[in-house]
Amino acid sequence: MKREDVLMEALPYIQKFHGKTIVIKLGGHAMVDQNILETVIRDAVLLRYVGMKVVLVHGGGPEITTKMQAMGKEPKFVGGLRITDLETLEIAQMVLVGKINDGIVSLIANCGTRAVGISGNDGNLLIARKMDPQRVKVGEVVQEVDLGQVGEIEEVDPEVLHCLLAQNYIPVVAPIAIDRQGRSLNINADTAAAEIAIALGAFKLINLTDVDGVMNPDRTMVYHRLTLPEAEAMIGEGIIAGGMIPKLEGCMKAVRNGVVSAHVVNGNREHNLLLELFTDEGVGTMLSR
Ligand SMILES: Nc1ncnc2c1ncn2[C@@H]1O[C@H](COP(=O)(O)OP(=O)(O)O)[C@@H](O)[C@H]1O
Ligand SMILES: CC(=O)N[C@@H](CCC(=O)OP(=O)(O)O)C(=O)O
Repeated sequence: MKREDVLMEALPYIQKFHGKTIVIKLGGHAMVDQNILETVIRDAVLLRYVGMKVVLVHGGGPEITTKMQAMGKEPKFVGGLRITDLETLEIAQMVLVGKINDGIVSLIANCGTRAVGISGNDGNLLIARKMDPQRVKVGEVVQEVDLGQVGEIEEVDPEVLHCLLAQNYIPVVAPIAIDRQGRSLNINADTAAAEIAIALGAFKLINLTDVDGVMNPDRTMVYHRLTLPEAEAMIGEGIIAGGMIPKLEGCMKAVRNGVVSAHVVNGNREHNLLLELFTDEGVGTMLSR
């Protein structure tokens, strides 16, 4: 394709997305290579300059795992959610709020744009309550597992995001929430991004991760388009596992609640964010009604 054709293909999308809100979730597995992370941030800044309201929500699961292991703690997950005791919550806060969030804000600054890093605690953005114990099948036996300091989001107050967007800042959100007694809770970043997208009435939710999209069981094929009933069936059939469970469930909830489309895209390939948004065929999985 000629270079001018690339621009012409992008133009209708640029027009369609102008002024629209897009929530981009940066997965921990899409942030392992610093050079690629820098290109993702540059792409996000470009979206802001073509007139989109960009909100970044980030994860950091792999880094929390590394820190836990360094401290002699064994990470455990149930349905893609980390079992979080008080010490793990402290590690998660240090990694997510203290390190990753700050790092992303600095990268954005380096691209000549202003960002503000916050967590769900700020401005009561994410209000949660401790999640009820989850039922897990161990062999033939169903057990109830208490996930500890993991939150279930009850309410989102997007006012702080509206204020930042109105002043042309890019908000960068770490997935920690506050409960009604002022205590912090660990939130899966996919869930946080989906709830924020719903509260903002976002046009799109984009999940950047380390796979090319939602895939078939032997991971040889990407589903480029999924409808809600198809996604529901895939979860029921057990095709979706681990970290993809909260991701796809978040996408489904977002689409059910007014977000026009939710995408799962490989963030480890350069400029995939732009290709997913501005080309006819896209590169990842797009979920819509
Ligand atoms: N059907 C599926 N299609 C694609 N990935 C899947 C599927 N089921 C489970 N996964 C897993 O989900 C992972 C992505 O989720 P996660 O590890 O939480 O990433 P992130 O840190 O980017 O949020 C993939 O690396 C893959 O191993
Ligand atoms: C409750 C829960 O699981 N919280 C996540 C928060 C970080 C996250 O979601 O990071 P990724 O997007 O990289 O997976 C965790 O502790 O790993």
